[in-house]
Amino acid sequence: MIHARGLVQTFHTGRGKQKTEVRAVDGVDLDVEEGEVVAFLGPNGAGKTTTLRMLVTLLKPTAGTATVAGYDVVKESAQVRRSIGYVSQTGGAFSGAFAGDEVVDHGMLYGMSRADAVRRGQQLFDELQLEGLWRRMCKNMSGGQKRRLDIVMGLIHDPTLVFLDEPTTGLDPQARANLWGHIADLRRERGATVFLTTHYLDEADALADRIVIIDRGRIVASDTADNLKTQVNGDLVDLEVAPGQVSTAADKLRAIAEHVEVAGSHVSGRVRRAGRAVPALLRDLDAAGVTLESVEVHRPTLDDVFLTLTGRSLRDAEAGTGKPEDDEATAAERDDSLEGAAR
Ligand SMILES: Nc1ncnc2c1ncn2[C@@H]1O[C@H](COP(=O)(O)OP(=O)(O)OP(=O)(O)O)[C@@H](O)[C@H]1O
Repeated sequence: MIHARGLVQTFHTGRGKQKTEVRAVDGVDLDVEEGEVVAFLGPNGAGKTTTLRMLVTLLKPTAGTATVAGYDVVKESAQVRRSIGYVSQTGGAFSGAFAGDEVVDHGMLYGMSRADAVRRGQQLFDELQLEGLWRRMCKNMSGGQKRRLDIVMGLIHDPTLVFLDEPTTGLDPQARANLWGHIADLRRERGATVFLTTHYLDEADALADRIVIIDRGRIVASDTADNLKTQVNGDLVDLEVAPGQVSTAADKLRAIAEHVEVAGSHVSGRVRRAGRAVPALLRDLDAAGVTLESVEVHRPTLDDVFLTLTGRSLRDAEAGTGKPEDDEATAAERDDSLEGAAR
């Protein structure tokens, strides 16, 4: 359904001596098969949106090739556009028009009859909890309602290949869960292929058959969430101990763990197969007279995967709320703060 080879996108910013080249996407290969739900995960500024915009024909690749639904994104862009649904990060419908009219116009752009567009649009309004808002002006809708309206517009013509750019950013937890259900239905009921970008690790984990991780314009991993997690070196064991016993506990943990760290009264480290190692550790600590306040064992998360692969944390990026398209300064600043925080 989606096949990309060596996709590159460079942007030029600044003037004169300040002129710099940003290699936003730096040789991306991608294969998404029919019926797959693939999450494209990465921190702010990693190149997710730029890759997506090349695939949906809004941006011509600087180098490389891609076919989407069997059509070349450069030579057959009209056919690509007809074959897909696309929900951009910023959305489109913010006008003084009625929400329902925007949706119907959008459906008719794709060749639907007015009656079909009204019927399908009203059905999607119900499914995405926009009941009663058909005759509300778009500009008077809340942020979450606008986001759901964007999604109605992306799905109005029943595409079997859907690109969603951070679909749940700005939605409250209930609306997010509802949209997850809807995305799962798209595949289950209609066999749709879904390619979505996200900062949310739990979203990628819950929804996707496969997770593709991008960092600094390059793909650093592509696998199921489970397989990715097995790449991380063991489970995290976190001990909380009584004051004055931190260094003894750290010594004991070091005997079986890697990357042992101390923070306040907590001592943590990575242990292979913690379920087997922890009972002996507890006996050891007891024998050394260490009083334990608590013990926690955490299975690896996708954040750990990202950290293992890149040496940096994804967690800061999770708090991101998206950025306006073409806002280079914002993305560049976020890049800096992400790296700063991870150091
Ligand atoms: N129009 C543009 N002009 C200049 N630089 C750009 C432009 N669009 C994106 N960039 C830069 O390209 C890099 C990748 O941006 P992109 O928006 O693809 O990242 P992203 O992974 O989607 O990030 P986010 O999660 O914040 O949306 C960033 O460094 C960004 O500043």
